[in-house]
Amino acid sequence: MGEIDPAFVQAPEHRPKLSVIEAEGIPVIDPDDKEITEWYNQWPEFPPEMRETFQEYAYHMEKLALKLMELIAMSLGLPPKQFHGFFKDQTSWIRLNYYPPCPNPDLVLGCGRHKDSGALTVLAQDEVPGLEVRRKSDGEWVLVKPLPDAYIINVGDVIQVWCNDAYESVEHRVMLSADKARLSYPFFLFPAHYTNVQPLEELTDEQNPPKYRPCNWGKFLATGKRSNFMKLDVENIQIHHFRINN
Ligand SMILES: O=C(O)CCC(=O)C(=O)O
Ligand SMILES: [Fe+2]
Repeated sequence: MGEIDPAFVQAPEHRPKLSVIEAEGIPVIDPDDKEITEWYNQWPEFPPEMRETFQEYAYHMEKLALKLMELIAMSLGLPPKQFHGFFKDQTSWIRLNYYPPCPNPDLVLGCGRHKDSGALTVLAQDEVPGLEVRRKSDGEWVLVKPLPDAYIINVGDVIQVWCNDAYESVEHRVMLSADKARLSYPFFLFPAHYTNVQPLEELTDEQNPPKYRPCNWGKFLATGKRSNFMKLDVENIQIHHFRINN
């Protein structure tokens, strides 16, 4: 096992440095609000081996995700390591999702419809079905059947912006089961907080001008954190806030 990525420990130098978001339609954040600017990594005391296990898992996820980014770069006609610089001080993370059985699974969702905001997601799911993706052609929700020993890879909003819509992030949601609990472990590959996410020069020109304004990833993260996790009355910052209407 290699060195643990400091992004998972959120040392002070890796915490987002914030300033006020001013563009129209984007929620304004207070740069002095410590609840937004200071992030803590709360490892539970039990089970005691959890931290080490997940740090090792994260190390391997990171390697896999960067390899996938190489393949994506090549598919766009770019050098394989084109994206690597963005992840030097990455803010990637893992979520552990537990969906308990629900007596009325038609009335609730395990996870509401959304797109993953980062570059890409490497998702491990157990054998209980639940994940659905929205097919673009007809808007139908399609079950992603669990396959043993297989990961699901979601393209996120950041790739969509970098490649100026050549790839699009996928909308998805999670249904509950009436009698079975379900577990999933997504690894979210996120760039460094100081990254200005914007369409790559190499992929834009006069015929294909940039469709997005630059978005500072640290600010994006901070507002997302405030609206998602703290349930405050703040509109969630979305990639469409940065779309240029040309
Ligand atoms: O549980 C799943 O299969 C997906 C979860 C998910 O979409 C997420 O955590 O962002
Ligand atoms: Fe997701």
